[in-house]
Amino acid sequence: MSESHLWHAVDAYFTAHLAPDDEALRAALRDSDAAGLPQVAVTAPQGKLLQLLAQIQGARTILEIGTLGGYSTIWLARALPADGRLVSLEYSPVHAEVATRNIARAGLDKVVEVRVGPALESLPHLADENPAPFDLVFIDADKANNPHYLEWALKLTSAGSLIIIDNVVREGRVTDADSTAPDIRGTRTAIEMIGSHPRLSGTAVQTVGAKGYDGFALARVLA
Ligand SMILES: C[S@@+](CC[C@H](N)C(=O)[O-])C[C@H]1O[C@@H](n2cnc3c(N)ncnc32)[C@H](O)[C@@H]1O
Repeated sequence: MSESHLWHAVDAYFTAHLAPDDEALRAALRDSDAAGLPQVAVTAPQGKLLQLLAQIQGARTILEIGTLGGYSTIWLARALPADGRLVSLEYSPVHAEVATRNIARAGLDKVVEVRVGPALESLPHLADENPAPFDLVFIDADKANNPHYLEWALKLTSAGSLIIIDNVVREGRVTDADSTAPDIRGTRTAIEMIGSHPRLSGTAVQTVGAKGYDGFALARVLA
């Protein structure tokens, strides 16, 4: 069995026993595919990890940057209490429309708000509303802007909040200090910001699975 087949098989086994999907999650992926959205949502075990982290965090408010079809949004929003709030920022009106339908079908439209536009334009508007600090921020959009998203996450959180950045390994390309690729530069800057920022304590973990070889960074806001 090739490495990639093995990763798929293990993910399928973990999914069946630990992160079983339901009709709302299946339909979210089905409709995202039917609308031609890229197949870059988190896997079910990763979605379950996000949900567990939000639960461990006791999250009441979540900010997501990069909605796609709302698959990770559904996993995260299910960790929230009935009066919780999740704001998800999405550049593409088509992705946002698909996500909004998927989120409504999952019965989460009272908790989740999808805002359309470039996140770097939506974030200042959000900050102007003086929202309660977000307990968890999930950054999963255009990787070149990861350092800016991390800066905004720091403005919109408080001590004890958790910040997660997805896809920080880029099949190992993150080690290439000479790379001029915007996603690598953005990811490296974000990793190095986490490492040196006085308000952050973080780590990063490499992963393999149905979506290949990648990883995520996790940072706790200290003050
Ligand atoms: C990797 S996908 C998100 C996957 C989603 N979090 C999930 O796991 O189900 C990245 C999304 O970020 C969106 N995006 C890209 N650039 C953006 C920007 N500048 N502002 C907001 N969203 C952006 C893309 O349109 C895409 O839908």
